[in-house]
Amino acid sequence: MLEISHVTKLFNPGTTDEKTALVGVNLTMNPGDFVTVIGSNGAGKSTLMNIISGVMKPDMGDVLINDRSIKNLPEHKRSSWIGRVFQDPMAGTAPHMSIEENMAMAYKRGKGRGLGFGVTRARREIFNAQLQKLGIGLDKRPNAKVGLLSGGERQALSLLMATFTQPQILLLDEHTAALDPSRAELITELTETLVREMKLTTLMVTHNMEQAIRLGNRLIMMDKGRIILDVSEERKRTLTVPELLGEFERISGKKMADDRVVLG
Ligand SMILES: Nc1ncnc2c1ncn2[C@@H]1O[C@H](COP(=O)(O)OP(=O)(O)OP(=O)(O)O)[C@@H](O)[C@H]1O
Repeated sequence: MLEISHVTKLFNPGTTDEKTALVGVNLTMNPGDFVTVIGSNGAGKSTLMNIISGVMKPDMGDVLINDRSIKNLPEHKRSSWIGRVFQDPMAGTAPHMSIEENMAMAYKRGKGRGLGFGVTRARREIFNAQLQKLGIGLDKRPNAKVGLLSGGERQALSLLMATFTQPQILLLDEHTAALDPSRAELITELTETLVREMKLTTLMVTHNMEQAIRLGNRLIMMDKGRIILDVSEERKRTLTVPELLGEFERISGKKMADDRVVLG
């Protein structure tokens, strides 16, 4: 499904500002895998997401989806295969457009060329059924401008827009971190439901250690551009947050430095 092979990325190479973001990273995800990603500040988590989604190219190595290299495809050409939700509820939706116009945009992205942005009656029904799934009443307000929604509502819509075209890979980049605890929990539950029902292959960066253990079927830990620990589903079932932090210290030789860490 997704294969990241020997990926290395440096920023500002050869200068005094040189930063090593990723070093020879290998990761293979099978269809339906839901992998959570944790790590200290600057570990390379966002860079990994950016390389998968095509925001940037690796200096070395390759990214393959279903055995096909996508390394040289620009971001917009990957967008029908890759859904992404960002930390910032403002990203990923157009504030001046209505809920259903935003859905139409996502729908078009999923279907490729040859479709207009318009909201036809048939599409309106599809969008309405999808919005109902969220269970937060957005289906009753299809013409509401997205810029007027709350952060939680907007993030729920972003999640729906990233998933309802059934992407090959779903990237969740700390997508609950900017929300208050109850809204974050709502989005987490929604994520679990959508990923399970649609069997989406998912990579989720989180600073919430408890969530990283509880969600998904695999957990990877990153530090200094490397994957330093890969935890199986079986091990995850009995793993505790102190044990996970202890593992980080044992392997990296330091305490996890993450200014946004949430223990659970
Ligand atoms: N555009 C950029 N220009 C220069 N350096 C960058 C750039 N993006 C990231 N870096 C550097 O690359 C390294 C990895 O950054 P990245 O944002 O991927 O880490 P992260 O694990 O997502 O961190 P955090 O949890 O703090 O968000 C860091 O040293 C960072 O300063």
